[in-house]
Amino acid sequence: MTSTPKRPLLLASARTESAFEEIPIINLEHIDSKDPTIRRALADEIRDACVNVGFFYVKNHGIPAEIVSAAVSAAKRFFALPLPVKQAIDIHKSANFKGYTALLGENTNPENRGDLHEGFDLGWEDASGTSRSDDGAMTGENVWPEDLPGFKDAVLAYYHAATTKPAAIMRLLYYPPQTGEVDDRVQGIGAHTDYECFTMLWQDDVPALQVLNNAGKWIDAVPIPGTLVVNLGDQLARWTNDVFKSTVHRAVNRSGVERYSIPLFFGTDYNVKLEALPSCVSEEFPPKYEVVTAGEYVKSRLEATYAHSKAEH
Ligand SMILES: O=C(O)CCC(=O)C(=O)O
Ligand SMILES: [Fe+2]
Repeated sequence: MTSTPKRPLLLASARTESAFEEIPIINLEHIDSKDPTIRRALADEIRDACVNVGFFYVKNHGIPAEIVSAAVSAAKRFFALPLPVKQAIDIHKSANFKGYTALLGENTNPENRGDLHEGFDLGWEDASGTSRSDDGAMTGENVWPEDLPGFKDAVLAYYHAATTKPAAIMRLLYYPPQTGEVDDRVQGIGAHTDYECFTMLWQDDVPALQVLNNAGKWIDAVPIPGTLVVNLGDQLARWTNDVFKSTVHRAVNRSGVERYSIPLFFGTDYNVKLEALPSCVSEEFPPKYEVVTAGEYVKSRLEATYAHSKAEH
C-alpha cells in the first residue's frame, strides 16, 4: 500500500517566495480577547511573521512606559560610571556570563574584530534576590554594581514587568556613535542570530538595527516609539527545523549620538532538549540540527562570543 506523503503541519502555511522589504507591526491590544476569532487572527499574523520574516514590532505590549524609562535611565547611569567600577563586575569574572561587557569585549560575528558596545547582563532573579535553581549549564548568580542606588530595582522592575521566572537573559546595551572612517569589521554588534527562542528588544530613537532579508539585503528596523522589536532565535528555529526563521541582524550606530537598547532573550528551560518537532520533519525535510540541551547551546554560543577577550582576564 502506498501512503500519501504527510505534509508537515507547520509547513502547511506556505512561506512567501519574495524577500521581505518591511518588518510587520503587530498590535497586541486584543491578545486577551474573549473572541477566539480575534485571537486566531492575531496568532495567524504572528505565525506569518515568524515563517516569513523572523522579526516583527509589537505595539500595545503592556509594559508600562514609566517602567521602561526608569530602566533606561538606570542603564545610562550605569554606563556613565568610571571604568574601574564597571570592570569590578566584568562578565569574565562571573559564572555563566553575568555582569559588565567592555567595549570590544564581545565579538558576535567571528569575522569581525569586536563589537563596539558596552553591556550589562543578568539572569532571572525575584524580588527577594533569589535566582533560578534549575539553570543547569547556565547556573550563575547575578552581579550588581557598587554604589548605584536604585539601579537593581529599576532593572528588575523591567524584567518582572516583561515576564515571570523564565530561562531568559536581560541585557542593557550602550552603543557609542561611530563617526568618520568606519572599519566594517568593528560594528556596534556584528551580524548574528540570537541564541534563545525569541528576543524582545526595546530600542531608543537612534536608528542602528538592521535585519538581513533572504535576498541578502539589509532592511532597517527603524525606531518606532512605543513599540518593542521581537525576533526569533535559534532555539525556535531548531525546534521547528527552520520553519520559523532565526533571522540574521546587526546594529551599526552611525547617527553621531549615543544609543541605548534593552534586549530580553526568552529561552526555553535550559535542561530542555532542542529536538525538531515531529510536525516539522518529513522525508523531504529531515532534521537539520544535532540535538543539544538549550543550556548547552546558549552556553556554547556565549563562550564563542566572548572567547577573544577571555585571555585579558
Ligand atoms: O541593540 C540592538 O538593536 C540589537 C541587539 C542584539 O541584536 C543583541 O543583543 O542580540
Ligand atoms: Fe541579536
